[in-house]
Amino acid sequence: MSERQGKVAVFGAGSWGTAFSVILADAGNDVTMWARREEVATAINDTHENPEYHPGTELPHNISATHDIEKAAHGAELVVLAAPSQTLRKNLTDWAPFLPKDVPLVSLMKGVELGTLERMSEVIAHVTGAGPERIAVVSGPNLSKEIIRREPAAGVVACADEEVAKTVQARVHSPGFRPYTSTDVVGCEIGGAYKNVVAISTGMAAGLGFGDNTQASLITRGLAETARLAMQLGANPITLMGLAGLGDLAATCSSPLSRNRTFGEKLGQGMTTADILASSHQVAEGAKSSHSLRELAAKVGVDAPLAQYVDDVVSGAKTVTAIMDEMLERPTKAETE
Ligand SMILES: NC(=O)c1ccc[n+]([C@@H]2O[C@H](COP(=O)([O-])OP(=O)(O)OC[C@H]3O[C@@H](n4cnc5c(N)ncnc54)[C@H](O)[C@@H]3O)[C@@H](O)[C@H]2O)c1
Ligand SMILES: O=P(O)(O)OC[C@H](O)CO
Repeated sequence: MSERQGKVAVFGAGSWGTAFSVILADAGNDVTMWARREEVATAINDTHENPEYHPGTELPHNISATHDIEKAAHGAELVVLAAPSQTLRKNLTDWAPFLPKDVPLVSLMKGVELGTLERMSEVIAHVTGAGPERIAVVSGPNLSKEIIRREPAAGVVACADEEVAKTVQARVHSPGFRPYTSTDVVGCEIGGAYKNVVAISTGMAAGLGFGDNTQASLITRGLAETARLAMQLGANPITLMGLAGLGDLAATCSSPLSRNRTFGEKLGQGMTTADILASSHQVAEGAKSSHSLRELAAKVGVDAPLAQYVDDVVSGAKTVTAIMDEMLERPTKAETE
């Protein structure tokens, strides 16, 4: 473990909230996790294990958990948010009155809200009133099951205020996790949300029995689509070549551990969205963000065929085979257009 640091509150005790707490604990922070269900908090305190999300993994003893919002937030020097993107606004409305007013708020979410089409940092700003200098985003190729096994990985800490990004970087730099800083919050958030949609598409191709050429083509065109939207929203294109773009795409689109890729694979094998959702309680963000990203792209005048196709299959409007044919039949154009 690294040199001792102060208290960090992590709101959300699911797959990523728990694995990220291990990074924080290994970096020397005293971590208090807030769990939605009291029995999860009790299990973490009594057994040093999160039996639901990471059974069999012993958590460091400088992690504790509570179901009490006030207790979780009290005295925290850093607040980390790890809820599903589509429930964040409701969750945060409950948490906000108890959060310390002057500490960084760190978003771990990778999604865009349905309806408002807001990125997670925008939702955080609107619900808490925090300015951009207090809101940081952590993103990158970080599959929770590998992170919790302490397999080496890197990520990006993005904040409009570089000094705050550096502060958060120092608190999450553990023996297994190497964080880089960035001031490109938009690029990191769009990269993180879009890679889930692209992973669903590569999963669909795999589910149909197509191999690496098909999947690499989808990943590459998915990256082009991600970059088009992110740049239109003001992102630096170099961010999309980095850990929060290409890095996360490579991990998520190829890993059997990815919930989004697995979701797509099941669609490709003929399962319906309703059946897949009923078979897992864990979040596959791309299922919802395909729709919000499609709408966001339309709103700012960006062509986003992959988000459209994935959304059409997820909603049941089209079949996987139909969209694969449609993708190939689109009018041809220059690669860099
Ligand atoms: N799991 C990963 O490997 C990973 C890595 C990086 C980023 N992320 C991102 O982190 C965010 C959280 O993902 P996760 O993997 O922890 O998800 P998860 O499904 O494993 O856990 C979600 C957590 O949110 C809680 N929650 C609070 N309110 C909820 C509600 N109304 N409905 C459902 N759950 C509710 C759940 O109890 C649970 O603790 C997502 O945006 C995801 O894309 C995940
Ligand atoms: O399991 P997924 O598909 O939600 O992906 C998890 C992480 O975002 C990978 O970086």
